[in-house]
Amino acid sequence: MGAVGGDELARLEGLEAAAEAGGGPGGGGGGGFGKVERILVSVRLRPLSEREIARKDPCDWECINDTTIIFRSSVPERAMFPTAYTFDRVFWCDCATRQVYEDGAKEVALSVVSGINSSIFAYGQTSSGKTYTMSGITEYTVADIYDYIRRHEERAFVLKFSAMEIYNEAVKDLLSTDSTPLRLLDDPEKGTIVEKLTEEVLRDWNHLKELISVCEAQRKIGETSLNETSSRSHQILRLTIESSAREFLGKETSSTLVASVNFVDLAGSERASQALSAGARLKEGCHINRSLLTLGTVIRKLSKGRNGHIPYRDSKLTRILTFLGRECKNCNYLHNEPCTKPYEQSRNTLLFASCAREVVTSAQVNVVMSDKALVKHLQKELAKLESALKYPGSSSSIESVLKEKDAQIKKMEKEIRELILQKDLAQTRLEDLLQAVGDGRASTRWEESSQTSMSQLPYACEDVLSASESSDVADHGVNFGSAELGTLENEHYLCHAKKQNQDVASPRHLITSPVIGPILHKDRPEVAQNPWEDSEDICKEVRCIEMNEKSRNGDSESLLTEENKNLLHLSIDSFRHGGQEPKPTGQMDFETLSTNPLTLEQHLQNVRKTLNSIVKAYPEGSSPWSAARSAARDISNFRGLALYRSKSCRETLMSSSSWFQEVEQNDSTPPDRSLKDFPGRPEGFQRRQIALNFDAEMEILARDGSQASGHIALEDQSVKTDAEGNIISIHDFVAELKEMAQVQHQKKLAVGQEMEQNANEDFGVEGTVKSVGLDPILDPLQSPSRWPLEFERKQQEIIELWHTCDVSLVHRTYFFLLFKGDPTDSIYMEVEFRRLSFLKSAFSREDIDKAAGGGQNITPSLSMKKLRREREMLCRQMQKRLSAEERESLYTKWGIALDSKQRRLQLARRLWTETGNLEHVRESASLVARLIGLLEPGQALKEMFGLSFTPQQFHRRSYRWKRGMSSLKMGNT
Ligand SMILES: Nc1ncnc2c1ncn2[C@@H]1O[C@H](COP(=O)(O)OP(=O)(O)OP(=O)(O)O)[C@@H](O)[C@H]1O
Repeated sequence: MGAVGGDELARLEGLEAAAEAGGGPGGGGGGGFGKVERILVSVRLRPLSEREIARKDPCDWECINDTTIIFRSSVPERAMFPTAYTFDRVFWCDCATRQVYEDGAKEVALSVVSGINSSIFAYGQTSSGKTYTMSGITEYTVADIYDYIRRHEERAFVLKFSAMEIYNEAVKDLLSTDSTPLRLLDDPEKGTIVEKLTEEVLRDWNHLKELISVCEAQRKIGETSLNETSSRSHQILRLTIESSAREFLGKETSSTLVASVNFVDLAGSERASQALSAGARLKEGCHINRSLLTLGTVIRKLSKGRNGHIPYRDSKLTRILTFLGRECKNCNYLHNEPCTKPYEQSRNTLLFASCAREVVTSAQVNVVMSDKALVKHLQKELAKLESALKYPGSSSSIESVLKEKDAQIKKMEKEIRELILQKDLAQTRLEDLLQAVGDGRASTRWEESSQTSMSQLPYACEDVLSASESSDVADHGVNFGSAELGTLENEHYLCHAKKQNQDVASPRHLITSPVIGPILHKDRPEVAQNPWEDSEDICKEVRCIEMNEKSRNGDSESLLTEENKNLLHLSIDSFRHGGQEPKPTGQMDFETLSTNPLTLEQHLQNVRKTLNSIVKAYPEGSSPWSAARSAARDISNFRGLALYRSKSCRETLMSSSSWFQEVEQNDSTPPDRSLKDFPGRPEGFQRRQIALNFDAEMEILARDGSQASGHIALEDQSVKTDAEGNIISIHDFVAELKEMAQVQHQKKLAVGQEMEQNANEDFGVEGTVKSVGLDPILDPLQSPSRWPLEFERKQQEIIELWHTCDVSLVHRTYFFLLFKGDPTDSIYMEVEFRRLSFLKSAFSREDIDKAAGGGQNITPSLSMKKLRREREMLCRQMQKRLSAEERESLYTKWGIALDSKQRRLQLARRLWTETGNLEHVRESASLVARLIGLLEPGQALKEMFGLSFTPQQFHRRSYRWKRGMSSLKMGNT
């Protein structure tokens, strides 16, 4: 048996943990701390007494094994009684008390030295051998305890002994000659205590023997018909052991193990009538039976669980034995007579035993600590409880809740990104259309293009086209692009706009917009200067929230509390109405807004408040909410909006390095199995040319080389290109990339090639990327320090791919001049890189045309042909745009002999050829830009490039826009 020593508190705690893991501190201790266990129940049959032998009483009980006892009745009418009873242990008549102790009581009794309370009690009818057995067990236990003490000198032990009897419901001290009944008191810590009970500190074993003898002498004994020396009381001998590690004795951190073992010898459980009692014996019997009846009730209730009231207080016996079934180990010895005479009593005893077996106890170590140690311990306990209060439920349930919330947040974040994207695309297209209207030439084109462009706007309506036909409205930059407000609302606004446009003399007075229009006020140049910058940003912030609110998903709906929704609507509505009385639906008096400089700020505050309340609804550090928080921050930075244009939306888009993958995943990529059966491009499916169709422009230029102004032709075509839907949505683009990957994969499967990708990822995003040999580009917002290097690397790869794939020089020029390393360029670079990688991969296969379903635009021969024609076009442009001196200077610079033939063509053929020389690339781009009329290429919009990932600016500086505006102004004047 291991000792308890060392740093007392720590060691005890370790002891406790070890015990919880399955073992007590000592061999004798067994069990565990706080471990749930049943009462150990054993039955012992005493041998027939001489008198019984003389009477030739039959022995009807028989032990058939160590755990089962059966009744073999010689009386036929008793044959129907249950015959077999099973217990933890059954000891037959010839079994020595030593063995009874070793097998059934030792473990329980010695747990006291480990600080665990225990009790051993004997139950049975009179003369069944209870006193005989308990005397022996007490003696063996004490002997073992002293042996333990002797072997553990590192601990200091103090043994105390007390004894009492309960006779006629009075508690008597057996170590005192005073027969005054003792009172029972309730102690909040110790439970029921017997007042003034003598407790002797034992000097040694002999001292204990003496005291036990005193007790025997004091105990009430009387003669009954069944037992000459019948015990007429319940006797409880209590041995208390305190132990402390010697090395900590006297120290503040010392602690002491304190536990008691109770040896309970109950009075006989027979009925008075059976004992032929009368007079004093009958009265004793009544009390005895009352106590035992209560004990039986307590045992029975405990055996059914601890629900409800347990009548411990109904008798002195059960009050004192409250440890029964609680935090202690218990061993119940039941004694039976071997003969049939008291069969009912035997049967009752065994039934009692059966109940007792069902009682569950939970033994715990009792530690008494010094004040300081106690404080320390209590502080620990307090911290534990506080933590339990803070996080109710098990840790696993918290984890599952967190996982669920994370999934919910990710889902909503994905939807937000999608909606933001849709909104930006829709807005871009509407602005393009409005610009075209501004040219005064696009009305017919719009009709042509409406089916393409508007079909991509989720909430657009036909009225947009009609309304936008008004050049007045277009001149003042009306923004119809609020896709989020929904079709009905848009229709209403736009229909209203259409009517208003016919009436409004001055477009400044009333601007119709679903959310907000630009504030264009001639009297306020600072507002008119950049009207869209601010208002649009605010709109976008509002829209981002609206998109959350309008999410189709129920989870997203839950994102906004009712309060937030109201606040949000308040923000939007008040914004619409300029903080004034609500205007008729769909109308917005922007003069009110523009003349009230606080209005915008006021509305902005509302929006910010809304966003913050949404963000607060989720725990700090929930990364998925970075977008929302970012939006809130951006609103806070409203005053700096000259530099931050709809940053919230853009950040949400750009900061997601896995954006492409997620979009692709959302596009429900067909599973591998279905793809194997993929028959090819669906009938009627038209392969759309990948976004950047500058070849078409060059064809026009080449064909229209005699036009007075080549760049005008280019710009006209650019309008046409937009109108024809060359600016495709990112979804379409991704879908197309994916489809191309599928075709590739299908072909690979056909030739039996093994795909290297994981089976689970087949045709997923990863598979698509791998199949075209792509690496996802670094997210500059995640790794800003690495972005410049990454940009240069990616730019170089793209330049080489352009060369490999014979991509249009104009395209290259546009791209090269537009994307110079801004972090937001990453997505354009990524898209371009993927597109080119696919092209390169496709070009490497001869049967690309067949595989692509006849996609003529991506064949190598066609690309080369177009590139050749483009060079010829540039050659002609040199004649028109450059003076003879400029041309000669260029020939010299580019190493072309001045006396050679076709010098312009030579120059055109040298453009964009040295892919590894960035200076050459830069000069090529500059020259091509000049030749095609890109007057301010550095200011050109990325949207012109064809991939509208970012919202359009209102004040375009593209040549086309300027020209359109100037023509309108001319028209107006
Ligand atoms: N296992 C045994 N071996 C030999 N004798 C025994 C055994 N058990 C009991 N006896 C004897 O049987 C008699 C009755 O035993 P005991 O007094 O212990 O019974 P009891 O159950 O305590 O009775 P009561 O409830 O009336 O006090 C005693 O004389 C005792 O010596």
